[in-house]
Order: sequence, then C-alpha cells, then structure tokens
Amino acid sequence: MDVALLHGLLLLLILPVLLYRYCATFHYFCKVTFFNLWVLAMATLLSPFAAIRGRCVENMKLLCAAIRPLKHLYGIKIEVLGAEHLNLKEPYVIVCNHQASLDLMGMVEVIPKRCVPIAKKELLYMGTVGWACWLSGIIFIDRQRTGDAIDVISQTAETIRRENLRVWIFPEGTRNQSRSMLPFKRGAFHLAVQAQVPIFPIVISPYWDFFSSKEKKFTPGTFTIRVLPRIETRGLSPKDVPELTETVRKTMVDVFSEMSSNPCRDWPAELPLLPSTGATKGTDGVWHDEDTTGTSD
Ligand SMILES: CCCCCCCCCCCCCCCCC(=O)SCCNC(=O)CCNC(=O)[C@H](O)C(C)(C)COP(=O)(O)OP(=O)(O)OC[C@H]1O[C@@H](n2cnc3c(N)ncnc32)[C@H](O)[C@@H]1OP(=O)(O)O
Ligand SMILES: CCCCCCCC/C=C\CCCCCCCC(=O)OC[C@@H](O)COP(=O)(O)O
Repeated sequence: MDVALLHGLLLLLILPVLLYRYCATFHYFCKVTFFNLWVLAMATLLSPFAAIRGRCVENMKLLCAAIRPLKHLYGIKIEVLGAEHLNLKEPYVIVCNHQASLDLMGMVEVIPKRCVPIAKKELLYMGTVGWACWLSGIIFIDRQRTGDAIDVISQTAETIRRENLRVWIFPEGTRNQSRSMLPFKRGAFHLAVQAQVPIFPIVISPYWDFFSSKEKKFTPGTFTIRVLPRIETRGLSPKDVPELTETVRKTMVDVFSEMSSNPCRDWPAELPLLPSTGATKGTDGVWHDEDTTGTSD
C-alpha cells in the first residue's frame, strides 16, 4: 500500500516534468503562464515603489527593468537595428506591429526615454498590473467608444508637446499573428498630425519560428526589431491622414515581408522604402524631400 502511494506520488512529481519536456502544448501553457505570473509578480512588487513617485513617465524605467530579464529566461535573442533614429530630443509617435504579448520584450529593448504606450483600458482592470501601468503614465483608451478614444488621443496631442513626451502605439489595435499586418487604425496618425510631430515606424520580425499561440509553440528563438527613419508630418492636415496611414502601413508591411523571407537577417543598413527622412507631401500629392541631412536624428 505504502509502495503504491510512493509510486503515485513519484508519478505526480515526474508527470509535469515529462509533459513539459515532451508535450508541446503543455510546454506552451507553462511558458505563457510563467510570463503572466512574472508580469503580475513584478507589478505587485514594484508598484509600491512606483507609487512613491506617483503617476509619472519616469516609472516606465521601472516597468522596462521588470520585463527585460524575461528574454534571458526564455532564451530569446533580440537584435535591434536603427535604434539611433530615435535619438531625437523632440516629441514623436512610434507605430509598431503587434503580434503577441511577447512584443513587450521587444518594446522594452528600444523604447526611448519619456515614452508611454497607448493601451486598451481592459489592462487597467488587471489588478496590480493595471495599477503599475497607470502609475507608469500609460494612456488608456476604450476601443468600444470611438468618440471617447478620439478625445483621449486629442488630449494626448497637446500633452506630448507640453511635456515633451513620446507615444508608442500599436496601430493594428489588437494582436495579430497572420502573415501580414491588419489594416491600421488612424488614431496614431491623427495624433502625429495634430501635434505636428514625426512618426517612427518600428517593425518586429515574425515570431513564427519560435512562437505561435495557434500552434501552441513556444521555444527559444531570435527576433529582430527594425526602427525605420522618421516620417515628417509638418504641414499635413487631417485630410492627409488616410493616405499617410496607408503609406506608413505599406512601408511596414514591405519591411515585415522582407524580414519574413530573409531569416538570416542580412538587411541593408538603410532602407529606401520610405518616403525619405524629412519628407513632406506636396500639393501634387507626392512625397518630397525637405531635409535630407537627417542631422536632427
Ligand atoms: C512598475 C512595474 C511594472 C511591471 C509590470 C509590467 C506591466 C506591463 C504592461 C505593459 C503594457 C504595454 C501596453 C501595450 C498595450 C497594447 C494595446 O493595448 S493595443 C490596443 C490599443 N491600441 C489601439 O487601439 C490603437 C489605437 N487605436 C486607434 O487609433 C483607433 O483609431 C481608435 C481611436 C480607437 C478608433 O477606432 P476605430 O473606430 O476602430 O478605428 P478608425 O477607423 O481608425 O477610426 C474611425 C474614424 O475616426 C477617425 N479618428 C480616429 N482617431 C482620430 C483622432 N485622434 N482624431 C480625429 N479623428 C480620428 C478616423 O480617421 C476614422 O474616421 P474616417 O472618417 O474614416 O477617417
Ligand atoms: C483583480 C483582478 C486580477 C487579475 C489579474 C490578472 C493578471 C494578469 C497578469 C498578467 C497580464 C500580462 C498582460 C501583459 C499585457 C501585454 C500587452 C498586450 O499584449 O495587450 C494586448 C492588447 O494589446 C491587445 O489586446 P487584444 O489582442 O485585442 O486582446
């Protein structure tokens, strides 16, 4: 009887280890659960320290420091190209493709100082995670209430100029692991045009090799983050937003496709795909170079 009990106990201990080792689905759920527990634990541990400062963008440093170790724990290598483009003192808007929650790991590698993400308001209700996000100055929008979301974005246009902030937006508006990008929401582009600040597109290469929530795959791997040259919005008005949105999306989709088909990451240093740095749209509807020196970068 005792031996049977011991065998049962042993099996109970060994079973999760064996499942983790040999069952990809179990392995996937363990890793995703660990990710969420890590975020929750960090938010719980660090929020009191962030609370001392109160709600402020400086707390983003704490948030980033809390997320950074995750890549080591998961054996994920992240390569960043073009980060120097973000060395601009003025405010700007970053737009980035959104594949999964793992994007957080990439975001914290490149996010500049004084930059806050725009997030869905549901995050606010995730206990200490919501508290940590609020304390870090993250801007929340209600995606179901377009009018309210537009109001928040309009206020943000004033805030980023007044407080010299940068904003990080996932213009697809939701996570997407398809072979391309979803149509872009226009909020990020209205924001940049309203504030008359540049846009920096950031493309994260596909995770297909090592992560897929559909296939329940989560192994060690490598991904690349490419920061593209800035796109000027000076002189643009709200009527230019649809075209600006499409131009930026097409550029990002092209870079994403190139990254997908070139896994050895053998890309040229500069990509001539964008309306070039400092480009503005002329009355003829064509993008023209305004300042080709790019010295302010
Ligand atoms: C301290 C330690 C901490 C440790 C813990 C760590 C915690 C870690 C957590 C980190 C959190 C990271 C955060 C990441 C979160 C990521 C997300 O949540 S992604 C989801 C949220 N993001 C978005 O939704 C993207 C922004 N959304 C939009 O831009 C949308 O446009 C919209 C404003 C929500 C409206 O949506 P919708 O109606 O579906 O879309 P459109 O077609 O774009 O717009 C309709 C219409 O409205 C016009 N319009 C849009 N915006 C504006 C505007 N600002 N001003 C004026 N008009 C606007 C648009 O042009 C359309 O009109 P048109 O006539 O058709 O052109
Ligand atoms: C009192 C309640 C307590 C609840 C505790 C919940 C704990 C949850 C713990 C960790 C959550 C980690 C969240 C990381 C968020 C990463 C950002 C992200 O990827 O958001 C998704 C959003 O862009 C788009 O959402 P959808 O794809 O539209 O969906």
